[in-house]
Amino acid sequence: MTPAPMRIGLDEALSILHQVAAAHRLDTEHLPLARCHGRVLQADIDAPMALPPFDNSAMDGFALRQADIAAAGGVLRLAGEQFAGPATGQAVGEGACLRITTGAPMPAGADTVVIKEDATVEGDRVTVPLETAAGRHVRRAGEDVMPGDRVLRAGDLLTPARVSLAASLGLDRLPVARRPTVAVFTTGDELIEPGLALAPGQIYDSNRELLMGLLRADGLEPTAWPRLPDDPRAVEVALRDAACAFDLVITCGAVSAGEKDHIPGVLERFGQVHFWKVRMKPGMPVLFGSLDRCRFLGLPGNPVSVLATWRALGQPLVDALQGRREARPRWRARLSASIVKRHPRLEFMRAWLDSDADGALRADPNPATASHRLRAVAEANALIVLPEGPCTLAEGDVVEVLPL
Ligand SMILES: Nc1nc2c(c(=O)[nH]1)N[C@H]1C(S)=C(S)[C@@H](COP(=O)(O)OP(=O)(O)OC[C@H]3O[C@@H](n4cnc5c(N)ncnc54)[C@H](O)[C@@H]3O)O[C@H]1N2
Ligand code: MOO
Repeated sequence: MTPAPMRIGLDEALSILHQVAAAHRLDTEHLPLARCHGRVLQADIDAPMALPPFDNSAMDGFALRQADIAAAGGVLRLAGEQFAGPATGQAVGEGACLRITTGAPMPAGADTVVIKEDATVEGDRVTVPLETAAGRHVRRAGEDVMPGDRVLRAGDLLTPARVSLAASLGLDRLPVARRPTVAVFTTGDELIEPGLALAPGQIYDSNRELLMGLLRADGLEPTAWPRLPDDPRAVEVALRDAACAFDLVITCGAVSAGEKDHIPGVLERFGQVHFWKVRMKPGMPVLFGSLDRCRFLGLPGNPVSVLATWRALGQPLVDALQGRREARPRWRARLSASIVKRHPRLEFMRAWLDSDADGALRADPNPATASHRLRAVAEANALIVLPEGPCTLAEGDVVEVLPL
C-alpha cells in the first residue's frame, strides 16, 4: 500500500478531501419543505408556473382603465369590489372602477390601480388624479418567474428564501442530501468535565463544546461520545464502533507525535489514511481517513487548531458529502495592523472584522497566535488567511478573511 500523503499543502488536502467525498456522496431523500431548511438541494428545479401567477394589484385602492380617467374628468363610477382571494369575475366597464386590495387579481378590463389615499369617494363616485400613469401599481403575471425558468440548482443550499420560493411555486417536497450523522470524540487523560474539581495536571474539556457548537451551527445533529482515555485499546474499540454506525467521525487530540497519540495507528491498521499533516498553522497534525463506513477527521487537540481545521477542512468535507455547490464566503479586508510571519506554513490568524467609515472592511489581527489560546477565539469574529511562506504585511494591506 502506498503511504498516505503527509505534510501537504491545504490546496492538495482539499483536493483529496473532495475526491474522497465525491466517492461517498450522501444519498438523496425527498423531504417536506418544513424539513428542507439548511439542506443541500439535489436536483435542478424548473418553475412549474409563473410568479406572480396572475396580474394583481400592488396596493389597496381602485382598479380602473387608465384611458377612462381623462375622458371621465377624473370621476369614475364605483361598480363593485375585488378583494384578495377568489376572483369574482367582475369586469371593469367603461368609466367604472372596482375597489381592490393588495394581491387581488386585476379585474378584466382594468389596467391601472389608484391608491386609496389618492382617491376621494362620495357615494358611488370615485375621483382620481388625472395624471395617473397607465399600468401603475399592477404586478404582472410572470414578472418574477416565468414557467420553465430554472429557479434553483442542484447543490444549492436551501436558505429560508429558497425554501419559500419553492413553496410559492406550489412544491411541497424537495430532493435533498441526507445530513451526515456525526460522532464527536474528545480524547486525553488530562480532561475532565466542567463542574468537577480539577486535580493537578487536569484541565476542563473545552473542545467538546467547541466542536458540538460548530457542528450544530451548520445544522448537524452531532452525537457526543464519552471522552476517550489515552489507552490504545479503548481508542480502537470506540472508534471502530462509531465507524460502523456514523457517516462521519470527528476526534480531537491524539493525532500528533506523542506517546499517547493513538489515532493515526488505528486508521493505519483498520482503515485508510487519506492524508496526515497539512502545512497550516494552527492545525498541522490534522488527519483525514476512512474507517469502516465512515469518513474520519482527526483534528488536533489544541482548541484553536480545532476551530481552524474545522473551518479549513471539516466544513468543506461536510459540504462536499452533501454536494453543496456554493463556496462559503471569503472576503477581503485591509489590515488594521502590520503582521510579520516568519514560518512557512499557511496561517489562520484570529481577527476582529469590521467596516470602517468609508465602507471598507478592516481586519484587526489578534496578537495571540498560539493554538492553546482559546480566549483570542472568543474575542474574534474572523480568521485572516495568510498564504504559505514567510511574509511581512503592512497596515492597510489587503488580506483574505473567513468570517466566523
Ligand atoms: N513533537 C511534536 N509535538 C507536537 C507536534 C509535533 O508535530 N511534534 N505538533 C504540535 C501541534 S502543532 C499540535 S496542534 C498538537 C496536537 O496534538 P494532538 O492532536 O495529539 O493533541 P493532544 O496532544 O491530545 O492535545 C494537544 C493540546 O490540546 C489540549 N486538549 C486536547 N483535547 C482537549 C479538549 N477536549 N479540551 C481542551 N483542551 C484539549 C491538550 O491538553 C494539549 O494541551 O501537538 C503539538 N505537539
Ligand atoms: O498546528 Mo498546532 O495546531 O499549531 O498548535
